[in-house]
Amino acid sequence: MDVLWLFHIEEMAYFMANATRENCQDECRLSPNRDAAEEDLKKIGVECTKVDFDDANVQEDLDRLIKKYDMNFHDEVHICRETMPNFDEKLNIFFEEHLHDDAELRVIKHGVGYFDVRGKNEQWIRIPVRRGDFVFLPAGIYHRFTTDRSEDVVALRLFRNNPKWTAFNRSEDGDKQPIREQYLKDVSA
Ligand SMILES: CSCCC(=O)C(=O)O
Ligand SMILES: [Fe+2]
Repeated sequence: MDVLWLFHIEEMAYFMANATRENCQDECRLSPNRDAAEEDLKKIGVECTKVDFDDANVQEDLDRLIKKYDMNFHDEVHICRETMPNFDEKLNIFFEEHLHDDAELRVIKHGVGYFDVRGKNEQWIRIPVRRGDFVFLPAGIYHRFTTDRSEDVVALRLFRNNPKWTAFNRSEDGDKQPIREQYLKDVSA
């Protein structure tokens, strides 16, 4: 079965209302709601697709993604209170606006979460993700993540070479990273 190249995932991404650490696990939609078109994601280098974990051939689809994005390592992270030490602190770290100097590729195996990405003109776009959703965030994009209120997400993390998870927070040193300048050039081209 082919990877379903749907740029819009099961639940459309949307432009967000302001979110705080207290309400961020709710949907945080604008009123009236304003969906984000696939073009809004494409413009900032974000790609979304889906795999079907209930399909016997899902590994072929995952291998295709690994090859397409030239990833050679993956691990699995379970974000939940029971198994993640310092859960609240980790969730705060994930929800702190940050960038990486590597691309961030995640495939959700279980649960519901939200990837928030900075759109053009700095608006936040929320990408709801659930089982089977794949998200590619380019190196240098400001983003954040949270689970929904169930606080139970299992995600495959795809990496090029050894798993490196270094976040540069916007409030600290994100803008100083060379990758940030490169990203801004890439998306303005
Ligand atoms: C779903 S994995 C947690 C989010 C994350 O790895 C990140 O934002 O860097
Ligand atoms: Fe991240």
